[in-house]
Amino acid sequence: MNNPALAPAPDSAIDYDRYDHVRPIRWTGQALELLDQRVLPFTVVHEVCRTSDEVAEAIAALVVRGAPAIGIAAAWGVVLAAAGIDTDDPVEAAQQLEPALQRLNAARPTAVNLAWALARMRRVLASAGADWRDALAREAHAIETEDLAANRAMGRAGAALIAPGSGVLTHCNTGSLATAGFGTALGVIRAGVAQGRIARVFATETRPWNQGARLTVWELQQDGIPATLIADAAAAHLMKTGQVQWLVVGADRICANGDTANKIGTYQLAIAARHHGVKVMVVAPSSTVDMATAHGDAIEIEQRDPAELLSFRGQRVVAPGVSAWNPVFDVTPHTLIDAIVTEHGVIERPDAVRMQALAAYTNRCAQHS
Ligand SMILES: CSC[C@H]1O[C@H](OP(=O)(O)O)[C@H](O)[C@@H]1O
Repeated sequence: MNNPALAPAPDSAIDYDRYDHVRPIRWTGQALELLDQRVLPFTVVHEVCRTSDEVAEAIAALVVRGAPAIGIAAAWGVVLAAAGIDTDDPVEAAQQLEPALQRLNAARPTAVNLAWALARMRRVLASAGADWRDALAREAHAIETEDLAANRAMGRAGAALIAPGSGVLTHCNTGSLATAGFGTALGVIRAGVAQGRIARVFATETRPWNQGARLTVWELQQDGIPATLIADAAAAHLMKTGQVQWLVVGADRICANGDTANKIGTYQLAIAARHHGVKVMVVAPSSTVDMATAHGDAIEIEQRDPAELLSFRGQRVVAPGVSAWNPVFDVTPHTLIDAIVTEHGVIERPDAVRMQALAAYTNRCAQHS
């Protein structure tokens, strides 16, 4: 770079705390308060969960949503379930808790973070003593704080891939509302804007649930980051105009070969991006990597109520008798992804070999943490 004025600002330019204006999950010590994302941005109200089943229902209803956020909520749901168990024996407690964990796990099928968080809680129970309740609460807190740290690390790592003066397009919501804070793909955008690398931000509306139109541009507005909303159908045309150089998205499950499940529409965005020379960046913590799933065809894609497509804010907008198909995720093959950014590093041109190397490094980091 020959013009220092164009040099991006250092990491110190990222004031992470300024992005903490939105927190979707709040543990009070006796209950879990969830910001109800079904009614944002016009209504800010919390749903108070006092049982694990209430947390499972809130995850299924998208009161709380976003792969990392539902894992964190489920972990606190286990803590709520523990309050109702009357034994000091962690083995007995694990047996009594298992039905509640299975109901939490069944809340949504695609994001691996849910099963990953519950597996961590089970491992704690398997090694805990009489203080197993406190051990579960410490683990839920650790899952939440580790996610925030991961997002801040990914923000820096992903932003470093973006040349100053770039435009980016993002899909769905991957911000503080989908995580423990700062966001995954939106964290890269926040860091990239703070460092002067990103000059233009575009967000898709993300039909049918409108995570982009209702959540992402609302988060960015509170950051003071100008963002331009586009119709999902306008994305390829936007790429053709040359205004964006990166498509930056989150993930719900990254397979052993790098195939990635994410919000419906990501796959066609990646196809259009490749056609127009726009690079594709997937940003997700290691809790989203699922090395037990070999490839994207093996991922269960959540099908949601067609009413989410046939109605808008409870008002039917389609003629009676018309049916709808409402898959809410799709799979982008690793061959269409230019970079996967995790808190443990960046994989360019992901494939099974590179994912295996990432998994090995992630495991070494876990052993030394
Ligand atoms: C931080 S990644 C969040 C991820 O989850 C979203 O799905 P949903 O809103 O249905 O939970 C979307 O796939 C995002 O990329």
